Amino acid sequence: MADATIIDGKAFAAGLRARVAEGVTALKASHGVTPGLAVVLVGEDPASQVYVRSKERALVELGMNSFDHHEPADMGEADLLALIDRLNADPAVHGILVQLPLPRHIDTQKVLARIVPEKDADGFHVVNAGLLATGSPGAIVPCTPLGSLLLIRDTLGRDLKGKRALVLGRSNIVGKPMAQLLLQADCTVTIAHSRTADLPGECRRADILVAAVGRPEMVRGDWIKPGATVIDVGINRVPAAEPGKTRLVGDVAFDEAVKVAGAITPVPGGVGPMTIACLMLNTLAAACRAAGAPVPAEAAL
Ligand SMILES: Nc1nc2c(c(=O)[nH]1)N[C@@H](CN(C=O)c1ccc(C(=O)N[C@@H](CCC(=O)O)C(=O)O)cc1)CN2
Repeated sequence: MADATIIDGKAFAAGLRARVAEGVTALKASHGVTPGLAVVLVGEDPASQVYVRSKERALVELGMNSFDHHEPADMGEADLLALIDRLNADPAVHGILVQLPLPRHIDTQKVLARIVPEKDADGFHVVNAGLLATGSPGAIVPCTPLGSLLLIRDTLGRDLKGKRALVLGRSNIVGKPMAQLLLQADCTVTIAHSRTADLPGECRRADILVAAVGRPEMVRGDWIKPGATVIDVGINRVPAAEPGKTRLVGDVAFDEAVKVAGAITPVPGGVGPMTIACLMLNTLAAACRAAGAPVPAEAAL
C-alpha cells in the first residue's frame, strides 16, 4: 500500500490567512471597521512568548489591530479580571485572547468566564461551548478543533456523514469541541481517553482519528485503520538523537502511521499552523458580527 497523503497544514493555513486578509480589507471598505484582538500574556513562559509573538505578527500582517498586554508573572487575579473588564468595554477590541497556561495562582476558569462571549476569540467561554454543543448559530469555535475540521473537510470533502470518528482526549479546549464538530457533521463519534478499555481496538475502528492526548507517539501504526484520516493535534518536545537537542513529535508515531493511514497531518506543519490562522478568522468574524456585516463562511460553519 502507498504511503498516506501528507496533509499540509502550513499551506492550508497560509491560504486561510490570505482569505482573512481579504475579509479584513472588505470590512474596512464596507463598514470602516478594523478588527482588533487584545492579546494577554501573563508571565514569561518561553513557549507562550513564542506563540503570542506569532499571533501579534499575524494580526499586523493581515491588517488587524493587535492590542498587546504583556503582564508580569506575579500579576494578581483581581488585576487581570480588571484588565478583562476594560477590554470587554473597549469598542476597538473585537476579540480577547488570554494565552494559556496562566500562572498557578490565577483561576483560569474564572478569567475565561469574565470575557464577554462575543469577544471570546478562543471560543473557550461556557456560552460558546454551549452554543456549539446545541448546534446554535453564532458559536465561536475553539481554534485548534476548527482548524482540524477545516483540514478534514479539505481532505475528505464536506460530506462526512456516517463516518466513524474517534477523538482521543477529552479536554475542554480540544477533545470535547472536536467531538461536537464531528457530531454536527453527522459522524458517529467516540471520545476515548486514558481510562478507555482497548484503546487500540477503538482507534482501529475509526475512519477519522483525532489524537489530542499530549502523549508523545502514543498512537502506533497498528492502531490505525488502513486508509483512515489521522489528525495529530499533539505537540510534544522530546530529546533528539543529538545530545542536548530536542525535537517535536505528535501524539501519533508518524513513521509507522504514514504507512497505514490514507492521509495524515505531520508535526510540525500540520494542525499547529491552523490554530493561529483560525484565531485570525475568529477575530475577523467577531468584528463582522459587531459591525452587522456577513460572517466568513469558514467561521460560521
Ligand atoms: N489561549 C490559548 N492558549 C493556548 C492555545 C490556544 O489555542 N489558545 N493553544 C496552545 C498554544 N498555541 C497557541 O496558543 C499554539 C501551539 C502550536 C502552534 C504551532 O504552530 N506549532 C507548530 C510548531 C511550533 C514549534 O516549532 O514549536 C506546528 O505544529 O507546526 C501554534 C499555536 C496552548 N495555549
